[in-house]
Amino acid sequence: MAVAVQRVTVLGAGSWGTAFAKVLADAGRDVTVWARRAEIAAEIRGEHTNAGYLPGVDLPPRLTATSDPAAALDGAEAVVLAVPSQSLRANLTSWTGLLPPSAILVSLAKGVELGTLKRMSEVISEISGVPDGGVVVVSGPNLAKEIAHGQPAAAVLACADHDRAVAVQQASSTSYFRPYTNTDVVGVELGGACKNVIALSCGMAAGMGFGTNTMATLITRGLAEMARLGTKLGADPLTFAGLAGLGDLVATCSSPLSRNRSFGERLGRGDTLEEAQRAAGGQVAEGVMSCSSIRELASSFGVDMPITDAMHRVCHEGIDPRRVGAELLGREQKHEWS
Ligand SMILES: NC(=O)C1=CN([C@@H]2O[C@H](COP(=O)(O)OP(=O)(O)OC[C@H]3O[C@@H](n4cnc5c(N)ncnc54)[C@H](O)[C@@H]3O)[C@@H](O)[C@H]2O)C=CC1
Ligand SMILES: O=C(CO)COP(=O)(O)O
Repeated sequence: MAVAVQRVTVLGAGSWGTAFAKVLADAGRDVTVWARRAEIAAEIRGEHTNAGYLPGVDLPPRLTATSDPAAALDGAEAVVLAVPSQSLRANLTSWTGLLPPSAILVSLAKGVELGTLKRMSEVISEISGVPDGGVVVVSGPNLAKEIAHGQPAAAVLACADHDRAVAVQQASSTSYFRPYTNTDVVGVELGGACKNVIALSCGMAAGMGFGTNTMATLITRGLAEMARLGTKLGADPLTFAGLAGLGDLVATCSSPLSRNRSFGERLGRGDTLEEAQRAAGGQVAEGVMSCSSIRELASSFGVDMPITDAMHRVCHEGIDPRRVGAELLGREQKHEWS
């Protein structure tokens, strides 16, 4: 039976960490956010805002914050990891001695680690000792700013241990946020990581002036390549038709709020990687790193991911987006599902 979770700690006070903390507080939970910067913790505590990440959003007064991880984690029944994927290992390693042993660990991060090629829940399991599949993974069409404004959305909570997923489902259900459970951790996590790369490609296409047919083509063929990788790694193909696959692809690939899409748009307009990074103002566009790790993961399993490969070539080999676009269209002709 699922345990009731009342006291939740969210580690990371960026866009999604803060918005998800608001969801939990709106669902009646006692939530403490850990912010890397003391001034952000003070702003959340004192003004009930986090204006740098979520302008115009009032946070519930029951949501509190600190920049001291030990104070944040004291007594937590669930711990939500809300830092960028490539920084998760270093952050979590610094927190390991502080994690309450029975706390349910929840991951918001969407990425595949460079070097190890591990999914985020695998990194968390390795460091925390929680068995593989025991971390609850949150994914779906969840643009932080929309959710922080109380706009309706659904999400998936994936965990091999159904009771843990249900505990987090109960702790995060509100009138505007509807989480579903799922046991396909591999599929849900890969969907979230891969769609960031496809969103980069859609942004790039928009930046080059292309329209809806091009977007729809990239979304659909992006879905095909992420499902190909996922099924090879043991995911349920149906997951990719759900919120963590198609749902998140549609949201991220079509919204101007997506940082990955916006990043790609700048590259498509001719910005360099450094210029696009400066414009992102320190916020993460996970696809820029994940295109390389996912490409390597796919290649090690003999899976073809041409759009992901193209994004790696633009971001890390300096190839012109127009050239990779032409190359994608000029690939060997084949059956849609081969
Ligand atoms: N923003 C969104 O709409 C959504 C984001 N996500 C995922 O959630 C994860 C967290 O994303 P956001 O909260 O949006 O990120 P963000 O860039 O807005 O905030 C990141 C937070 O982590 C902290 N941090 C700790 N160590 C860091 C480091 N080494 N480098 C950079 N920041 C560090 C930052 O201070 C900040 O509080 C990402 O994996 C992202 O893909 C998932 C769904 C929605
Ligand atoms: O994951 C997201 C929406 O589900 C957020 O996408 P971005 O990181 O591109 O803003």
